[in-house]
Amino acid sequence: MFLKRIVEAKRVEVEALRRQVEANPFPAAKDDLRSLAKAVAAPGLAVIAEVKPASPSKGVIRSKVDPVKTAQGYEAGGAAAISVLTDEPFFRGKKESLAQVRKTVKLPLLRKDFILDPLQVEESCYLGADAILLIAAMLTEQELVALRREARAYGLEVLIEVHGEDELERALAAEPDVLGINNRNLSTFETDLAVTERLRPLVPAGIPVIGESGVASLPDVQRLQAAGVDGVLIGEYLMRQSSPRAGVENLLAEVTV
Ligand SMILES: O=P(O)(O)OC[C@@H](O)[C@@H](O)c1c[nH]c2ccccc12
Repeated sequence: MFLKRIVEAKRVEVEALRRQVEANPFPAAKDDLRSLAKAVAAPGLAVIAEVKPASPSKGVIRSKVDPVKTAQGYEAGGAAAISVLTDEPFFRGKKESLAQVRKTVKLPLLRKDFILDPLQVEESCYLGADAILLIAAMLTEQELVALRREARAYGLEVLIEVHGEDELERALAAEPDVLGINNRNLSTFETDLAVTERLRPLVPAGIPVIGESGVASLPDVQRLQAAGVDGVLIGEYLMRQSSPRAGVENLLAEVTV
């Protein structure tokens, strides 16, 4: 199964990182957090625009991606936050992309990767993330709680992503800053916006909620908005637009406040 393969690869990656950090510890942490939760909860629909060069299901989405220019375009177009894929083997992302985007973009930054070890949380802080993704499908409740606690220690917010009722229960136990409902099934790659419609009513009030994945058109955004989400996380659709800025602008022009 795909997620299992990724998790195995990540464990190897983390061990290499551990050796590297033993020799060269991370420098002191930053202290100016920009809140993803606040950006999502603000009035209007929040668009979290993702820098996503490739994916296991679609292959290369856009070649020769300039992450900084892409993120700057998203920001100029009115995105509420930026998500940067940092996984290299499966999504052709780069850790340095996050650090580079951090230097030029003022919006809250989400590190999109497969986080399963506290060391990756520390690394995310050092790379300049404001928030990290935790995927309920690959973590136990204990792991979610432990990674969430680690994030708090580094001043990072957590977005916990769920795809079903049982995962939602685990996610809520870990008190996410933002709850993400992933419309994509990570074993079959199938996307279905009905997942957001089904799970949204089960999330207690007070937690900002976003719908993730599978948004391929303006009507899709409107459908998720009608389901009651505070924001949407969009990757592929925006990466396929010739102008990242116009891509976000056009979506926002169509949504009602
Ligand atoms: O490209 P899309 O269908 O708009 O999806 C964006 C985002 O939701 C997706 O990249 C994603 C959601 N959860 C993830 C976990 C890991 C990697 C990637 C993801």
